[in-house]
Amino acid sequence: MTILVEQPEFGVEAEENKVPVDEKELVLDGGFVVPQINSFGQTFRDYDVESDRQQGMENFYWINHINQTYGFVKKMREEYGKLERMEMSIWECCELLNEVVDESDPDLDEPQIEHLLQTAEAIRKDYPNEDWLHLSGLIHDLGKVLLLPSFGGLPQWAVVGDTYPVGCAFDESIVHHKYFKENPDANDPAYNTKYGVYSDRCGLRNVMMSWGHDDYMYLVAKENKTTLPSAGLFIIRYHSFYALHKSGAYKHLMNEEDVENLKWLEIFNKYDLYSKSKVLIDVEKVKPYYISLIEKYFPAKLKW
Ligand SMILES: O[C@H]1[C@H](O)[C@@H](O)[C@H](O)[C@@H](O)[C@H]1O
Ligand SMILES: [Fe+2]
Ligand SMILES: [Fe+2]
Repeated sequence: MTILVEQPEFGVEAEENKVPVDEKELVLDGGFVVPQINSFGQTFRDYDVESDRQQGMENFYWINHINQTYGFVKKMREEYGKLERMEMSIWECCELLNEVVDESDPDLDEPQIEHLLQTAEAIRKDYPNEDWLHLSGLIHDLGKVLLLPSFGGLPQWAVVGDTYPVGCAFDESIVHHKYFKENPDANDPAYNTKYGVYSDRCGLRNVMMSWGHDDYMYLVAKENKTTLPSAGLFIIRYHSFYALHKSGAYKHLMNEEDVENLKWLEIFNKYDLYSKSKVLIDVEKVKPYYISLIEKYFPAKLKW
């Protein structure tokens, strides 16, 4: 990825690009311009700004951090890994997301289908040849159907928000880390050390992540035998793992394949985060393109 104009925190600044701070823009490959503020006029992922939304999100993370334990995740993976709730196509699932709004997200209050298309279309402009990456953008949040009654109507704390490993110490870079104090695992010596139940560079595939839409969609894609490349599956599975891809924590659990895949996740994340906007995509117009990708990488009907 070539970054043409950068803000200081993203890297070294080229001499010729020195412009006043408030006029700087981050432009990604092919021209996607990273906005400075979200549609609420705030910086992205600001969990501390005073507002009603902020109160709701803090509450969200409080409940999330108390309840996501090793035992809980194990139970959910077993239960949802059976994939016996529904049969439908990927596109049918996209349409279901029309009804879903994510309460953990400080930057977006549009229906989730818009977020999927905004992400995928922004990637498509900058990476026209990586069709697997467009499709990964389209489907990365489909696991949020877990909120719907037909999927058990799970509470928001068990579906959305940032994810993190369970079974070892919770890293301080995780949003609202202070609330882990009340998580039973934080007081259990089997789970509260740097490695916990894991070993050095064991590979993220062997690490259990807090339960939510990422891991569920990964299970759906894998069990239904998608032909997406391993980087696509990695993006789906770890896109909410900000402690890893933004803060660089938990690197001691990664193997070489994870290191390679992380490069794509870092690219993906910019589009996932910064494409959230009030300018909506015309669903019918782009639908034929995405249907063709779905046909290429997935069976017509999937088990969910
Ligand atoms: O609030 C958001 C949202 O739920 C996203 O889908 C998820 O990927 C993020 O990590 C999370 O913080
Ligand atoms: Fe997500
Ligand atoms: Fe997303």
